[in-house]
Amino acid sequence: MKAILKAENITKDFEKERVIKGISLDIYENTFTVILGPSGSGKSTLLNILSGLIRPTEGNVKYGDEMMTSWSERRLADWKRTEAGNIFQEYLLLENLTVEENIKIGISPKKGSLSFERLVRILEIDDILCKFPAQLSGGQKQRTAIARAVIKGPRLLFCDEVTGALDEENSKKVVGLLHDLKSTFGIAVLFTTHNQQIAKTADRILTMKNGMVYQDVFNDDPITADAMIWG
Ligand SMILES: Nc1ncnc2c1ncn2[C@@H]1O[C@H](COP(=O)(O)OP(=O)(O)OP(=O)(O)O)[C@@H](O)[C@H]1O
Repeated sequence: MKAILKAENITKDFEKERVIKGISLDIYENTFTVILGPSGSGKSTLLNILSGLIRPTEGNVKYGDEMMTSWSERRLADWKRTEAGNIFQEYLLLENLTVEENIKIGISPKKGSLSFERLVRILEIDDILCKFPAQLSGGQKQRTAIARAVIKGPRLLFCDEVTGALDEENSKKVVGLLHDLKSTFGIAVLFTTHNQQIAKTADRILTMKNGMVYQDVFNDDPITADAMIWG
């Protein structure tokens, strides 16, 4: 397995409080990695450091052989536009644009994109392309947000509690589709959650507690998204 991202002894302080306490790990290509842990354990902060949304207080993040943490804002912005996709619990769609227009915002002019038609078919939103966000269900909104993040063909997809606002059926669908996108396009998926069932679908589970990764396991026998049992 090839590492795409490497975190080397990263820490993060917010107002003198250390919320990430020295984490070193590799993120591998074509792997669905769940970052599991209770509220406040530092999952989102770790994800945001790995995706370049925030910088660590100490330590380095490497992309291949390049030291991301030394990049200029401009170089980092370029990388985010081409190699990294982000999805959040809040869908962050533009309300005055249609589904199709929202998705096409994600196309990076500097690079070829994935086939729009193929992507919207995989995500099962090909029949709602002319609708506006206010006319969509939560699941449809999230699948539109996924398409917008993935259309540029990123190597990494960062998903922060993306099923947090969805019901069981829509959560299963979204998790299943993210696995399909990993397999179809070879995208490394990083997914924060406190949901143990979602963790069981992952190739790798990083468990966080109190700003540290205290368990890092590869899952030999992941379950399918459909097989998740909601409590
Ligand atoms: N911008 C910020 N300013 C100050 N403190 C912050 C900031 N972001 C996060 N924190 C604090 O850092 C700690 C870790 O937060 P983080 O959001 O990473 O945890 P989490 O595991 O993702 O939690 P949740 O599951 O509730 O989203 C918490 O104590 C939080 O209050």
